[in-house]
Amino acid sequence: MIEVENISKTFGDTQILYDISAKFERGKSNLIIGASGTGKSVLLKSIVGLVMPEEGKVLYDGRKFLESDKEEKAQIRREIGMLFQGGALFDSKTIEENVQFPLDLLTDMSKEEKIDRVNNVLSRVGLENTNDKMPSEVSGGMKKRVGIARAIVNDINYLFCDEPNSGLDPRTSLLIDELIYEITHELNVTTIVVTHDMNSVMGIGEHIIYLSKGKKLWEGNSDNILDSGQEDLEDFIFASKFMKKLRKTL
Ligand SMILES: Nc1ncnc2c1ncn2[C@@H]1O[C@H](COP(=O)(O)OP(=O)(O)OP(=O)(O)O)[C@@H](O)[C@H]1O
Repeated sequence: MIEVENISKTFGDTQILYDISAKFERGKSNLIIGASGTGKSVLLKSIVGLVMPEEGKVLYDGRKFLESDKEEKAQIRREIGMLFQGGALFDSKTIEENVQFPLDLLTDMSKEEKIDRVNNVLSRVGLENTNDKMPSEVSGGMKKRVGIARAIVNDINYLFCDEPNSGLDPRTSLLIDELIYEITHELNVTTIVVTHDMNSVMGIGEHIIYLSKGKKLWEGNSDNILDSGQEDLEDFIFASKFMKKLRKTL
């Protein structure tokens, strides 16, 4: 479980996050949702330590993160897999080299062990026998799968995904969501997904926090999000013309 307590973050004169607290449970796909520019990525970066909040605590299964020393931080970081926005693959490396990268960086496994592990996760994401391809040779959806394989190649406890569906068509998005959901349950990891995709919210939102202008306005799940009674959240959900029409029929 990851616990976030009273996180506040300011850039210059602009306060981005206001006193955010939340608990993200292990074995669940936890979603941070909200409109563009509302602070979702800054919150995720604060949780991982890429951004330093002025106030607040982050606990990884009870272990304090932000104020821990270099060694403790490094240990927790080793347990984190991250799927970055846009995939963030190395264009000049093959898929195998991309997926193997965290093992080269963080482990002293033998070459054979690494290849075994890489083949294992590539097969898990449905990309067996693509080892020698370059990222430019595969589709957007496949790149995300490579990103997921790389995120889980180490023995992780925490999986973070920043806008996993950006740039994908709805059907491919659904498959990526399902993969993230399945992996979360299979590996029993604490997963946090940042998204503004309502399909993801309804599909895999086992626990959801809704941010608006840097504040947590609502918390719940996909079963109760449509009955939140929260005007701000309803405006977010029913933003498109199609959804507005649908809202009238509900
Ligand atoms: N390093 C930074 N320095 C200054 N301002 C920043 C920095 N990082 C983010 N911001 C600002 O913080 C605000 C929230 O950004 P953030 O990326 O968290 O939004 P978001 O909710 O993830 O949006 P999106 O869905 O568009 O990615 C924005 O106004 C952004 O310009």
